[in-house]
Amino acid sequence: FEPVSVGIAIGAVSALTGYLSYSDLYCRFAECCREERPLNASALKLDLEEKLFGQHLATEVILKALTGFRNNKNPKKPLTLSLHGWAGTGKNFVSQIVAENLHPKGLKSNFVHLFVSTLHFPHEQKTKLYQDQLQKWIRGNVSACGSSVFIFDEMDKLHPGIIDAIKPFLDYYEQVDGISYRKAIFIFLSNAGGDLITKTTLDFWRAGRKREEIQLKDLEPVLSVGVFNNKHSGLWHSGLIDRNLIDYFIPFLPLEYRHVKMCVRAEMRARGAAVDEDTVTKVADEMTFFPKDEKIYSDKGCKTVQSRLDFH
Ligand SMILES: Nc1ncnc2c1ncn2[C@@H]1O[C@H](COP(=O)(O)OP(=O)(O)OP(=O)(O)O)[C@@H](O)[C@H]1O
Repeated sequence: FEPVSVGIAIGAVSALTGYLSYSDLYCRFAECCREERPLNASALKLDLEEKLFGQHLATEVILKALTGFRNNKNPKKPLTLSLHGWAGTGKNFVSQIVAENLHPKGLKSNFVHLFVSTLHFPHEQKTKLYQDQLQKWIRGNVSACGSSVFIFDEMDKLHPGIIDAIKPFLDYYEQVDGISYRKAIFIFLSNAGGDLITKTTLDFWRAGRKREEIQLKDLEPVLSVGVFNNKHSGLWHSGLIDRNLIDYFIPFLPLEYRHVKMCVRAEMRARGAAVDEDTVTKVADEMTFFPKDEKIYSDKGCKTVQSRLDFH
């Protein structure tokens, strides 16, 4: 061995390990993007199966979509999910679970961004401005962290056209102005299509079939066409649908009485209280259910469960 080169090699190795441990140490205290960190699919599965009630389709599709996407070292486009369903059925809740499984700080992470239509884009006459801001914002954040997550809540209240501003980022480009968007995740949340989902779910119920028998193919095509043709979906005549840039339309089924009860129990546990079945029944009985005759589905899903529990 030549002493000089051995010395250089040792120096290089120690510099490298020094760097590695420094970056590890740094990431322990500050948040790091860690684009290459594999998704813990079993943790996500467990989270969805234990926490999300009555949504077999959403559980299945989200798990499949995310594991497939994150296991792919070279995705051709960012992952785009469009979540649809009645109020209080778990769309925001799932986004939170997904966010936490991708970036441990969840919605508080610097790499997870939530846009709420009525809050961030309230004025129709400012559409152009919002489009510019949105593009800048997304460009800036993806250049800081390729695996950024963007959640758009209340898509049905978004003025038509705004969302098309992000079309170039969702497309199959290797790079746009030197930035690759292919590892980013976009999640749209909307009540649009909730009526179509309810109708199908009710048809199954009336036919005496189990809700778990509903398959994605019973709903996804209706949903994408329905949303495209709905002026108040945020995706009305949107290029995102036209160009097939939305990877999955994910239906959230209306929740039944038994699911509301499960939500009450979960909330009690989360508060560290023992589950008291009398209170569970009382809270569930206070909720209102539709359709008028059968009264099967909760009007507000599980949405007001937490506040109602405060009264008991
Ligand atoms: N399917 C579900 N399983 C478990 N908990 C649920 C479910 N749906 C709703 N919840 C509970 O109810 C709360 C409100 O639901 P969430 O905000 O996710 O509804 P949403 O579908 O986003 O409604 P909206 O369309 O009105 O925004 C959640 O924080 C969660 O605690």
